[in-house]
Amino acid sequence: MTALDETPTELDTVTTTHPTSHAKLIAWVDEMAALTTPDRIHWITGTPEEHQALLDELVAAGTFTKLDKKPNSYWCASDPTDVARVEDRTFICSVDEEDAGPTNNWMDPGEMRVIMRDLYRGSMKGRTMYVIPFVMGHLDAEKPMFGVEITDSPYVVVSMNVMARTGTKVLEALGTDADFVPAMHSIGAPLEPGQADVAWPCNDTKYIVQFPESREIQSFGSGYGGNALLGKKCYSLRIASVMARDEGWLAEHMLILKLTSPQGTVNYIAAAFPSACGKTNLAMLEPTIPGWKVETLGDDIAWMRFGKDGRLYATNPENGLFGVAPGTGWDTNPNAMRAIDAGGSVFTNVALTDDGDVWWEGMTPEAPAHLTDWKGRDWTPDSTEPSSHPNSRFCTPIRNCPILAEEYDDPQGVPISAILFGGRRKTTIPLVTESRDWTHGTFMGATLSSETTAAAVGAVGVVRRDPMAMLPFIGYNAGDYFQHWINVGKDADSTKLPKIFYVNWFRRDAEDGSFLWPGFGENGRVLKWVVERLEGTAAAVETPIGHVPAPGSLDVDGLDVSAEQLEKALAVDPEEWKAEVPLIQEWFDKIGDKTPTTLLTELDGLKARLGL
Ligand SMILES: Nc1nc2c(ncn2[C@@H]2O[C@H](COP(=O)(O)OP(=O)(O)OP(=O)(O)O)[C@@H](O)[C@H]2O)c(=O)[nH]1
Ligand SMILES: O=C([O-])CC(=O)C(=O)O
Ligand SMILES: [Mn+2]
Repeated sequence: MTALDETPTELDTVTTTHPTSHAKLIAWVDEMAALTTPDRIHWITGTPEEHQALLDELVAAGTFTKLDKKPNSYWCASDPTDVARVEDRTFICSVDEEDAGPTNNWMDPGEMRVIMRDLYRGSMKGRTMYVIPFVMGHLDAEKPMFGVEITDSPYVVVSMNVMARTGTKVLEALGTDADFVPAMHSIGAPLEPGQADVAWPCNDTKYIVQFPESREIQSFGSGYGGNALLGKKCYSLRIASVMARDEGWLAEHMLILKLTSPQGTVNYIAAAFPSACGKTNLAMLEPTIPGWKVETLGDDIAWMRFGKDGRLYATNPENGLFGVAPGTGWDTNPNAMRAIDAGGSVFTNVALTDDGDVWWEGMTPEAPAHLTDWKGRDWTPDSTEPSSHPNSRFCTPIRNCPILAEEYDDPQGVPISAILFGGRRKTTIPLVTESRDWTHGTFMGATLSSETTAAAVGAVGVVRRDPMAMLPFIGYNAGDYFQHWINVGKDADSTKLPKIFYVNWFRRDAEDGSFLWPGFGENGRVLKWVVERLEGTAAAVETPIGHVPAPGSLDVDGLDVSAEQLEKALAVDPEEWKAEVPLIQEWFDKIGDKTPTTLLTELDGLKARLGL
């Protein structure tokens, strides 16, 4: 049955009664319906009743299992081939190839549109097309950042309802002509009449496409995470980074936290770590040092704009948490555990307990005696594979977070006093380094490196450059992106700019391979040193790579770490850095002519200080 078919169907009735008079939106929805030929169209209103009905449908379809042990929460397993972002299938289709740059896949936008149209043709046959009006950030922001996602996946709808502000209130705010980002998504699994559905329909062919000039998104084939929840990476990072370049702000892969000292001094800190490298954990930190308090504003994305006072203000455009499950436990991240326990969560690709709860590696020190693993098989502690996929996730309303800062509700955001860049490196990168100034901090960010994780399909544990933790998310030429960072600093009052630091919780002992730094709640000690550096009270030593804590300046009171181990965690090893320099050089060579000369000068300075 097609939208243009002669037989009257529910579709015809719905399309003729669009719940909006936004002409551009109506035209786009009609065009997509005619192309994808769904059986039905459902405009998402965002009411709790509608959300519940979708959850019930997902249970009836066998996609969701309702958990007995957590309020209104559900378990779900994806197709084993659709478990993470697909970076090699992600494209920036700028008009000129140079504007996508050397770090993105590119295709001519015209050619890509033909490919996508062919894939979308009839792709929603037998399914419902959902239209989700959403806003990233606050609806009452000065300039609300609207989007509309079209999808044929009810899983995507219930997840978008958690991750963004959705529904009728957004549609009303869109009025008749407000700008929005059209975000088209299809799992690419049409159903023939009488054909039985599977629990996780998807397609082997996958495309995640951004058109930066026209601010459009088209996604096909995957139903998982950042591939399919298009408000997240596609809009709030790839498209928003292009808007930010054009308008003089920053769209970044950063957590935002509020840190209060025992004296009651408040600092807001943003931190960029690559996927599955600790943002959610730091954002919800319970410091081990007495009197220090962390509250959460965001765990994945920060939009930062200058305020009238010249300071850089950050907001979190999201409304939910889409967090890595494995490693999340009562001992590592109790606030995340409390958040997911509060209900309204969807768990994907974790294990099911026999009594109707979820479990994953790292949740409790001891594994249950029996589980159903993420592939639906019996699992015992003797099993050879983990019970949960390493990129299994919980999707939970951010309001469940017990330490959500009240400023989360402020569309103005919070003034950032420090930015941390961090990666997952076994060697070379010390626990914490302070940059000399914004340009040097930009150099640290631009040359950030990290071992790849399960958050993206591909090899895990390979060291790669991941500039500002944005490698898969910069919507334009990385060289221009570095220049944009430098310009942001140049145009600002330097006394009001955040100070930039580089951290590494993941350095290992060369001898036994163990983590040198205990991490998690103990990372509060590093935050304390950062704040004391802002205040000018902590001592630091100058090294070729920046300032590191002077002996005794990092609070290690009560910390169960030997002096020798701490020294190794903080060490700046000239030999390791001499080995790093050619890798940085190679990276800038890859970026090519667009590498800002200021960053090349920074590299020359580093070389000189290392005696190279
Ligand atoms: N050793 C160690 N592991 C950590 C630390 N912080 C986080 N992790 C682990 O790193 C993994 C990913 O952490 P998250 O906080 O979920 O990562 P994220 O940066 O929010 O990831 P995305 O949602 O993919 O962007 C989890 O398995 C954590 O347990 C730390 O301080 N030390
Ligand atoms: O996008 C996703 O699927 C999850 C995420 O936060 C990331 O990979 O950084
Ligand atoms: Mn992320």
